[in-house]
Amino acid sequence: MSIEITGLSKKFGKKEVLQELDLTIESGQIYCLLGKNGVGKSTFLNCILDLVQPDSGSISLFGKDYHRHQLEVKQNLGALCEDNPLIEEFTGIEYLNFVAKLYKLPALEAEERIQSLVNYFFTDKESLHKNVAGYSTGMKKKVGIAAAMLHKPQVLILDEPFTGLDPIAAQLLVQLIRSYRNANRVILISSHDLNYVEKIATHIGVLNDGQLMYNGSVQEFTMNGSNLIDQALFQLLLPHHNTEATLDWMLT
Ligand SMILES: Nc1ncnc2c1ncn2[C@@H]1O[C@H](COP(=O)(O)OP(=O)(O)OP(=O)(O)O)[C@@H](O)[C@H]1O
Repeated sequence: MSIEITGLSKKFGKKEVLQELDLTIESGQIYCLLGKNGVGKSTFLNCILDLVQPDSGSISLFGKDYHRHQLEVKQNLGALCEDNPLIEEFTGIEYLNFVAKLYKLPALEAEERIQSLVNYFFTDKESLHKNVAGYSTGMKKKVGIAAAMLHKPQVLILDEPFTGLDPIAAQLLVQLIRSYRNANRVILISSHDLNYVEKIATHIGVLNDGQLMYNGSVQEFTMNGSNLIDQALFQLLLPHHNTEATLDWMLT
């Protein structure tokens, strides 16, 4: 197993966001975490990324306890966080080189990897030589994604990777994520963009009330394709919602 989480709990004030949550994600999976706004998806990912301190529970990656093997675990982890912090004074290229140095990539290899990611993902290559401060949301996101993958981490965690991307970049990202998947890697993604989740997920987790309300294969979630992921999610989370009756006043 690649990611093993046991009894993970996190409270903010009185709000219990995660309650004794257990989850195992095997390598080879593209695990997509779904759920309503504010349900705790980013909190969950940030606990794995050591950006939020859980109240209790344990996290191990590839059999190594996070806290006992911090450096080794972090070297093998690549992440796009929801707030995607970049260094605004750097150009995109400078930022990617900076990240490559953090991971101690040899200079030539770093240059080749950055160049290939630039060629793949950035139709607007000129902008990568301007300061990040002037970038659009989507451009910042593409730089954040490239930075997360540069060191070829075994565990790739992407929080809302499709938000803000244009349809071309999103389709390129779908293909990138699919190609990145292999038997030795695990990919964990939180997303509301179910059209894209549909194209990449092998497994689905639905977070609700601090627990995983569903955790399993995408085939089982969609009843072998008889439902789309958005329909399956709606039925799971709001089975008795009568949309038309609720909006009666508006429809007449
Ligand atoms: N640092 C914090 N301090 C206090 N409350 C927080 C903090 N971070 C998150 N929360 C609260 O925890 C809950 C879960 O937030 P989180 O951002 O994890 O949800 P989410 O599922 O990622 O939401 P969304 O889909 O809207 O991005 C929310 O009620 C949020 O207000």
